Amino acid sequence: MRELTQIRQEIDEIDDKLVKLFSQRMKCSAEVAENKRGTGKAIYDPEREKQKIEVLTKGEENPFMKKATEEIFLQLMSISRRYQYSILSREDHYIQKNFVEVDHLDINEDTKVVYQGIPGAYQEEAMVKYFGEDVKNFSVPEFKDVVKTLDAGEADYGVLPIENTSAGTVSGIYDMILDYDICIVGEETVECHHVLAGLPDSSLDQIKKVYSHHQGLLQCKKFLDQWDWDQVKVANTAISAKKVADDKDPSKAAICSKRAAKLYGLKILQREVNYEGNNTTRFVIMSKKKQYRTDARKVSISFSAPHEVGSLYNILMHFMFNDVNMCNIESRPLPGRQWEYGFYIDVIGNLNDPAIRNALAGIREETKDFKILGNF
Ligand SMILES: O=C(O)C(=O)C[C@]1(C(=O)O)C=C[C@@H](O)C=C1
Repeated sequence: MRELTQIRQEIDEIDDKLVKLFSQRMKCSAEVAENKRGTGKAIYDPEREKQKIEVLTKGEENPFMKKATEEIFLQLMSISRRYQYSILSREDHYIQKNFVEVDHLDINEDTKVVYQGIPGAYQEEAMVKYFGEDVKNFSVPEFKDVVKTLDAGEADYGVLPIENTSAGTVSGIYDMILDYDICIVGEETVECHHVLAGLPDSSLDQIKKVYSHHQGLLQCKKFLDQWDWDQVKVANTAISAKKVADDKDPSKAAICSKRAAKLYGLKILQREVNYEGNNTTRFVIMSKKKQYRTDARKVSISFSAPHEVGSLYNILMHFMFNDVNMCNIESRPLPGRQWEYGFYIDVIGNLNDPAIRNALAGIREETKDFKILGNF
């Protein structure tokens, strides 16, 4: 048996050759990029990669080595692609064509904002926090109406809840944003301290039915589990407060904000009924104008990935390779494509940053249905 130092010496010599060959291969890759610049051919050529793997692994009988060779060459070609994106993305005008960079959003005395619900809704609170008390605004009954209103050009900005610290993603919002040509231009958070509110002459022991938005009921599950009350979902927490006030039935209560309880003349039967102390909802500010602020710090994208081994891993490598930090990932079932998923990802960065542009250029080419949802 050879001594360890002797074996390591041979490994060192092999590695030395590998590094030189790798560098030579990457120079060829750069040349391919120049060639593709001329011909307009896509950087990613899955057919060529498949053929290469077949040829390189054909003579290998050992299953471990066969798989390992496949893995190493897939990695090599993935690095080669990213190198080509870094060369060509400088000339990629996709972001300039689709988005306008602005110092600040256009918000003035004529700006009109739409939110879902009725006065007293957390969406209204988010709107006031973002745009100020005096902004012109109106409300619509459903979340979908916010998106439709923006698309029709009837408002400049719209406010939608996107996720909550205790109940997670607000379902369906991402899908709605995708269906329309609008983008996220800002975000706001509101601490949701829910109360249980009833008529002024009601008390906890009289309650039989409780109304709230689906998220409100979820966020107060631990409290509600202690009682045998019927739980009824309505479109909005403020609508639940209004309903209890309108119905004038002391056996009914609403889970809503303190602000909504006060607005509709209800008595607070119990404070802080949400189970997480700092229960916070994140709202997105939507606009039809495709714009991003120079100081925006979060980019949101969506895409669908092919149903293949390692496809999501390969896509996420674009972030790692460009030193881009990912801060959120969501997956949603693709309509009509059973067990296939679309992904929504937030990363830290700005669309004017070369690292972000590089990463997005690669992901755009290697995924389906790619969309930049916004930079905010
Ligand atoms: O042959 C090409 O078209 C290349 O861009 C080179 C290369 C490789 O590194 O082998 C890289 C990316 C393609 O997906 C296929 C192959």
